[in-house]
Amino acid sequence: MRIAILSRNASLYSTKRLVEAAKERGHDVRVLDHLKCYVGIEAGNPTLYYNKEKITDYDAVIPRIGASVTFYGAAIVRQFEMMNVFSSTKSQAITRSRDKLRTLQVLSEAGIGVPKTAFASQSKDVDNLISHVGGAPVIIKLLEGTQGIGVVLAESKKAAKSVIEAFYGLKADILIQEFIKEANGSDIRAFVVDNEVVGAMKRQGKEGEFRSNLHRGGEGEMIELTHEERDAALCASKALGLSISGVDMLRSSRGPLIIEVNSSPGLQGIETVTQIDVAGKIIDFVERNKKKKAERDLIGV
Ligand SMILES: Nc1ncnc2c1ncn2[C@@H]1O[C@H](COP(=O)(O)OP(=O)(O)OP(=O)(O)O)[C@@H](O)[C@H]1O
Ligand SMILES: [Mg+2]
Ligand SMILES: [Mg+2]
Repeated sequence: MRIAILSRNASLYSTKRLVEAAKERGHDVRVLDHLKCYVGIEAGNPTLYYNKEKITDYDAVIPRIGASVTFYGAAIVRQFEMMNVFSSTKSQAITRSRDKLRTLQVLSEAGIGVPKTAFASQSKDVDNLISHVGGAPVIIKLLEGTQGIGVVLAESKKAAKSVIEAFYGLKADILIQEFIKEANGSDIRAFVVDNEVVGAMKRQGKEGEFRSNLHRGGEGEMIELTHEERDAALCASKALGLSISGVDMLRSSRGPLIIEVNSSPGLQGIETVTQIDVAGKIIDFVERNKKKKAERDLIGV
């Protein structure tokens, strides 16, 4: 198979591991920086260029789209889809899951547990927003933050009000969310590939830190998920239309609560902690689905 990996940087751990796993399985693989791709649109003839070279004959694309270039990256993935190239992550699912508000809306509609959350644009009624999620302490989150940046814990109502007003002053879109104290500064990352949890880890924030992100100094350990947690991860991934995802959840006194679903989850943390060949599982999934797609194309459905 000819596989394109969309990634800004070929030397990133996740990109390197996907290239390695694809080569091990005998595929012809190339890393394309999506920001160097451009799209040609005319009736019935979608085209894609990489620098000046026309992109043709790829069987599959694996998007690794970072949070800062979601819009552009998703447009490039959409063009591959229009050119009938199998994408391991659908462009629509990338945009849907990148927005934390939209994610929570989709999850709550599907009946999946999420922390109580409020969203309002430049509301003057900050008191009501805070009471809606059960009062202080509350979590305040930027809609498109990543690596724990843009997630704030406000211990008191007074602190919450001033942080919310500061974000509104900067015209930032924010969520106000119930603080899940029982999680004790930890969260769970379940890595889903093709409707199966292929690995899971618990991440614990460093002393005095409520954010468990590895980028914020958190540490991961391998864990077994409960049935309920496994089901929540699989349902969340499905509800968002993702075949490959990193589902983040908190262990609360009322069961697992999902806080976000990542469409380009990093491989370094999960592979190091679990020693599982997640990259290999992704390539195996692409192989299976490319085959299914070819069969469907042949019979015209
Ligand atoms: N409602 C909450 N209650 C308690 N802790 C929370 C809550 N929301 C987030 N956290 C903690 O803060 C961390 C960062 O939050 P979140 O995952 O929403 O942000 P992020 O910046 O998108 O992170 P990522 O890099 O995983 O995309 C979580 O991993 C969790 O440990
Ligand atoms: Mg995130
Ligand atoms: Mg997270």
